[in-house]
Amino acid sequence: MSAAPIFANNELDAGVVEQICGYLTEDPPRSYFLFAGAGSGKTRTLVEVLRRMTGVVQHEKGGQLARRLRMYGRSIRVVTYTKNAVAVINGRLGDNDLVGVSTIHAFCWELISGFNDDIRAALVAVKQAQLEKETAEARAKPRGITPAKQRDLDEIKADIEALKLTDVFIYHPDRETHGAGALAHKHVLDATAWLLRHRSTLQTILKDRHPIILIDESQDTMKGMLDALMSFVEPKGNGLTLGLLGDHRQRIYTDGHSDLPSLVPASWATPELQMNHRSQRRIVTLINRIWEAELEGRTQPANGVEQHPRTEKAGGVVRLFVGDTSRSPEEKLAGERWCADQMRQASGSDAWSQGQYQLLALEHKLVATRGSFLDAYSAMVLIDPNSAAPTGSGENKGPTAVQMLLNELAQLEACVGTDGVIDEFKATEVFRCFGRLENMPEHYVERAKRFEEMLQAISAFAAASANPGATVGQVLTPVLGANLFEVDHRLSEAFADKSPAPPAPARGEEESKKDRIRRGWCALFATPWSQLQKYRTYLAGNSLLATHQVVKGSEFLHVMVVMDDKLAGGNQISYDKIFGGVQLSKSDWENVGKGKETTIDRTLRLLYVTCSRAQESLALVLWSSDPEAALNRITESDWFSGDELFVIR
Ligand SMILES: Nc1ncnc2c1ncn2[C@@H]1O[C@H](COP(=O)(O)OP(=O)(O)OP(=O)(O)O)[C@@H](O)[C@H]1O
Repeated sequence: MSAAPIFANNELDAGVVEQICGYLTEDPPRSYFLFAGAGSGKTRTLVEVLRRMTGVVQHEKGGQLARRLRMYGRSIRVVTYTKNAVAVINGRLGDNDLVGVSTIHAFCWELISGFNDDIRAALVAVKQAQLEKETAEARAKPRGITPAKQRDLDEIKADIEALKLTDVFIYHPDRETHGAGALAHKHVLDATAWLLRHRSTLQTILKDRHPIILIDESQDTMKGMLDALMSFVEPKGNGLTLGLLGDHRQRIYTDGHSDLPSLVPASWATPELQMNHRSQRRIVTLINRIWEAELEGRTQPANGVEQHPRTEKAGGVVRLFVGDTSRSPEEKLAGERWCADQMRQASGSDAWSQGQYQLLALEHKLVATRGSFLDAYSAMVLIDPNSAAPTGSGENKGPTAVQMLLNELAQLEACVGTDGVIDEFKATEVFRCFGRLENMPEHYVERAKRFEEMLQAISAFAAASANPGATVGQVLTPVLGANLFEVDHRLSEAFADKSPAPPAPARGEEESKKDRIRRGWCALFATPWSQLQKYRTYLAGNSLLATHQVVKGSEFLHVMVVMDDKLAGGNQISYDKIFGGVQLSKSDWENVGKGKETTIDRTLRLLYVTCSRAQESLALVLWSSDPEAALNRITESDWFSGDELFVIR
């Protein structure tokens, strides 16, 4: 018997690749925005289009385009969100000199590197605009420019002066860059966006090299860059064609546009992928319901297509568990184990009893608490809030000023055996690798003295790091004392400063950046050393507890989403508001009145992303401040049936 009738509905999107090939080969070509929902196979679609446009798969007009590209030495540029995505696309595409795939950071740096005068002008202009904006905002406040704010503004002015004195800018898209002229990832994007808008030669170079640019995860792509690129494609036939792929329902970073679909010009094509190839029917139905929900406090439109599961994926298990958020962390952990057991019974899968399910706890503070590295994480947030947590691009390695702690000392620690004995061969390798053997004294007596000093410091480091009660400060003492590694001046200055931590600001009180950072250093030096290793694992995205970084583009057979606002940190996200355990706040209503994005909007998208990672079974665990109210609201909604709801006792 033929299988065709059973799978007939799986072919809903069969024509989309050809549609897109049509847009790109029209004369003049047409830009497009592809609505590609969760699990819709957008990478596959992208790769199939690229194969046709570069002559790998036979396609009449694609072949002509490939010949033109080759004749003028041009290529199609694909911009992705992570290095991992670059590898996936390159792997599926194989050797193809007509396509260049890179992250947005690498793409931008390729365009501007070496143009030092332009980079300087761009960064000064960007900082100047920031200074003017922040000054105007502070002046508009009832208390005007406070001394703390003035210090921040002075810092921006000092940054501008430093930029003016910088001759050469250096950067590497794959890692943090240090030293004179080093640029942060964000600055490279800012500078490129500014230059594309203000330097017509750069626009010409861009079009000449890459007449077609396809951007994956466009909902999270930095808006400045996207705006700059979108402004060049009009009018049609201008020499640049854009293809934006994305799912605005899955926007989880604040860099992107809040409602990209509404910004897409009417002249663009808007193809859609309607299938969800990843999840069982029950999960697809749930994510459709979540996105359509008419919730109080929602301002984002419910635009986008309803998804269809594959016909053979007709099952799936979903459960919602509600517990009291005032329970202790230990009780919550026990509660979550009970939920896993319920999931095992409902799904019949032993994965739930063997810990082989993915726990998604997206709030960084919740991950830090469950992972026992909250002190380390909180200190890093104070030192540099923008780099303390991993980002979706996978580029984040923690605050620059603490890199020695996270890299050199981690490697040195790995040379110490469980018995406390140092593997000298391995330790020498570490010092060699960080260039610490290059400037040893030439005279043998001096040299022996230095070796002895280093050995003593390493022994003291080994003893301190093996002590379970040791703090970061205690472990650092011998390292800094013997100058074992090159140290960021901010770290050594903070360590030498023995003044006490400034008091934390009272609620509503403004704190200067300097005080905040000082509090961070004091907290870090007092943090148990053992937490740093866990923090490092988390930054690298290798934690069992997933972060945003893991979630982007990932899929797992069984997923447990833990929602606990108490540990969410900040008021950006509130699951309890979505599920009815907490009422909307005054500022939520003000945002609704102004049509601005609300907590409900952000949380709904996060919920959408997490739920859509699950293939077979999905457990949602809500720790609510009013479980009864939440349960009533959930029962009224059509998200779950009665037998899918459980109370955690
Ligand atoms: N046409 C298809 N037929 C069968 N399976 C497919 C098809 N396209 C994708 N898949 C499978 O469906 C799953 C989801 O695909 P993929 O991860 O590419 O989706 P996506 O659009 O990138 O999703 P998300 O945005 O949610 O990360 C994968 O397991 C993939 O192998």
